[in-house]
Amino acid sequence: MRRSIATVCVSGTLDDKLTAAAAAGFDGIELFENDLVVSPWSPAEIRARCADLGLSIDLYQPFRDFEAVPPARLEANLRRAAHKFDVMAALGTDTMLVCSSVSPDARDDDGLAAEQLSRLADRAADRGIRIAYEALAWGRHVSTWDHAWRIVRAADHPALGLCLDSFHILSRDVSPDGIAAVTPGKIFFVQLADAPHLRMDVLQWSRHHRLFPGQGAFDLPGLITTIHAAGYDGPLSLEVFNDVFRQSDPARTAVDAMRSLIALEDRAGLRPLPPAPALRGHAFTEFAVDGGTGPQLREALRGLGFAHTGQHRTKPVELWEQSACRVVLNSAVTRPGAAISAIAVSTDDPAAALRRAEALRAPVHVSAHGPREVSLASITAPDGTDVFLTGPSPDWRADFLPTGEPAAGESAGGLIATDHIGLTQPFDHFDEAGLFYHSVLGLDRLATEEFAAPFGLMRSRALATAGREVRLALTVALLRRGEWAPGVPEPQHVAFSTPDILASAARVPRRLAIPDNYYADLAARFGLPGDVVEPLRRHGILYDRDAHGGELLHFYTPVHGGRVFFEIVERRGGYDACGEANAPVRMAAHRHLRLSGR
Ligand SMILES: O=C(O)c1ccc(O)c(O)c1
Ligand SMILES: [Mg+2]
Repeated sequence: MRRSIATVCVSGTLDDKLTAAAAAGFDGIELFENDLVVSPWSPAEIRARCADLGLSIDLYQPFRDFEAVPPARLEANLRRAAHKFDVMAALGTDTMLVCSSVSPDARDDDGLAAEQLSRLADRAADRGIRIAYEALAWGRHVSTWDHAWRIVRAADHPALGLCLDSFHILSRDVSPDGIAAVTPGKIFFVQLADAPHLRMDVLQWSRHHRLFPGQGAFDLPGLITTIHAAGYDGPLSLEVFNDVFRQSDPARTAVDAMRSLIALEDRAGLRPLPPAPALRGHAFTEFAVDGGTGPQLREALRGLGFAHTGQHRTKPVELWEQSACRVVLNSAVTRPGAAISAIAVSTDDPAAALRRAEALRAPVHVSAHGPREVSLASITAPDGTDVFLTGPSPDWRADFLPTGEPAAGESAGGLIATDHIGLTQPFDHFDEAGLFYHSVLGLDRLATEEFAAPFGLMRSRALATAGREVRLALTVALLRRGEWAPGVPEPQHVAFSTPDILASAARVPRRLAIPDNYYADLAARFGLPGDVVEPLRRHGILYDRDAHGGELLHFYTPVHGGRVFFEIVERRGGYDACGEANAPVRMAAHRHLRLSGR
């Protein structure tokens, strides 16, 4: 199936949009009238530019408020359409989208709508053009796909068919199942958009909050399968109205769009990808450090019980270990302050994982390495983090010469493994990042939480493997960061697991202090007795309990090197989240610490 994208999906002038669509590998576009109207190019020049770029113009849209008008108005509407047919002839495109009328003049009369659309289709057919009729979810009288289909079927004109738009279909309560029974050949065009579940006016929802497939909550693979069953083999075209995408780099947005479509085709069984890698666990987390932040992180790691076990053969890179917890400090990567520069996950077949990443248009790099060194490939995530894939052999640790310092073995209060990694996301790329980790690494999306933090509302989305060997927690501000917020980025973090949080807290000297108010509230909220709360308070341990009785006990370190902190967690009884409920407490405590200059 051909892959198309509506010009409305991306930012910029028409030239920016076409260049981005072509570079991302789309076969065609839907040309929005606005983009044509503001373009200095004539329709013939647009046609030539698209041809140069290898793009077809698959649809011209939208033509509004046509059908079911009082008969006296019909001629004017047909004249209006004739102008568009001229433009379409010059563009070399043969399908025009007519969306259901929103005009107060439209009558609630299916017979009249069918008759007038049939007249329009007559005129279109004379010019070799087809009319694709789309039910807008907020259409005045026609707002569901099945209503549009009844009208198209009644009109029974070869040049009149349906445009199915997943947003208008799945935002309504009408089942899409009947689409499978639409007469073959009568679906002229298919537009795809995802969206989060929101309870709001459907027009606002559609015009501001659409997302690329896989970024929202709609069952698009199911819908595609149904549409496929009706024999549709035309383009799958993304039509996403989104406030953020409208102002982001179009080249990047177009790649995100392409990735979403490739992942959707895979999930719908149309074009299978190499399977998602089975991830075995976190192999290591790499921090970029410099002369100022390196010593701070070393001291912090020592305080947590890590040992500096290895030194890279050729690079200024240190390996720090404790049981299966591994941290790499890299002085060769330059980033402002300390920051997580890479995460590494282990898998049995890194090469297969990279093939999937490449198929999903993810940037894959094979890092420069010395003659006796292990070649590790990485994929750059939308947030700039490099994701390394390590295999069972050769072991990447062979690149490190032992320092002679023994790795701390298991002992009371010792840390066991990496539990999760918290990656703060740039505002413009949150949904892109979610889709990236979901599709490229095959992580499942867990719950999305929102919480009120000191400097604004935050959203957090956890992703994890089915067996929870790898977990990521992505967070972002709900609105672009306010001017009043501190001029430092939200810190990122690594959480390590312990089987005994009290013993771990007793061993870790620098823990984040948590206010007494928190513990008074905790006791009340969860009905915890004093002898349970008191040790938590004494050690600065936070607590959360889920609906199934699973519990999380966790504490934090201060922020180190301006940009990172650590968290120690003990999960009990199958607690599956990442303690998001306590994030505001943590953020306020970090703020107090910063203000007090410690
Ligand atoms: O928001 C709109 O008006 C609009 C226009 C054309 C479409 O195809 C659509 O889905 C929505
Ligand atoms: Mg549409």
